[in-house]
Amino acid sequence: MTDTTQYRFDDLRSACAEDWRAYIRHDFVAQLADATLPRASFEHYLKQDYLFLIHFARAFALAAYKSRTLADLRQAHEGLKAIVDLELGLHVDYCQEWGIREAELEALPEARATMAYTRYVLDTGHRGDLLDLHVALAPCVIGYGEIANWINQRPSTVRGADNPYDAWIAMYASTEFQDAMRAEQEWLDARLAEVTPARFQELVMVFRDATRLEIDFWAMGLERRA
Ligand SMILES: Cc1ncc(CN)c(N)n1
Repeated sequence: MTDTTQYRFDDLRSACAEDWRAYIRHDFVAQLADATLPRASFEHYLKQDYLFLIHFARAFALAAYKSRTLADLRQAHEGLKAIVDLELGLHVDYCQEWGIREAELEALPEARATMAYTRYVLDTGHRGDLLDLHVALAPCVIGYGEIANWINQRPSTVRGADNPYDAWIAMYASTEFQDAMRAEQEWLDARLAEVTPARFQELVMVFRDATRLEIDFWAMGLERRA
């Protein structure tokens, strides 16, 4: 008997609905939207996120290395470009506005949550295949786009100059970031349509782990954990 189940990215999200919601609607995100997030928490997050993004760029480079087709190589390249050209560029400029210089960013000690998350994704990519790696990257790429959309539809979100985090929200709501998020989702939809139920369950575990590590990353920022 052949199994005709065709999975999609939405099935991964539904399989981890509770963790996904805890990530997207984390207190860090709600306070950032309401402009009540302590500046010191945001600054701590921002600094660690620089280190995070460097490792995630490496993970997309690993995805390029593991690609067997031009389409897969292009998708990895798009992810790498979105991090290096778009996000990291804006991140460094944004840090400067917050009085954090690039030399300081380069000399930062890594917090444990940063280390745990980034190394988990890289390890998943090394030991698994290209789909494992993209599933481990999905909470990062797709989650932040969804977070920006959630923030933007909340009635209590503080907008413009009254919110010191407005530019951060705008970056993830931007067409460029939303396009990158959609492209990743489409790539995952196409690959997940081909997996067996047993393989899907393995991927759910990877997606859940990565989502939980995103939650820990918010907590690290909020509580300014080293
Ligand atoms: C921890 C984390 N996760 C996701 C993203 C969005 N690329 C980010 N900048 N930082």
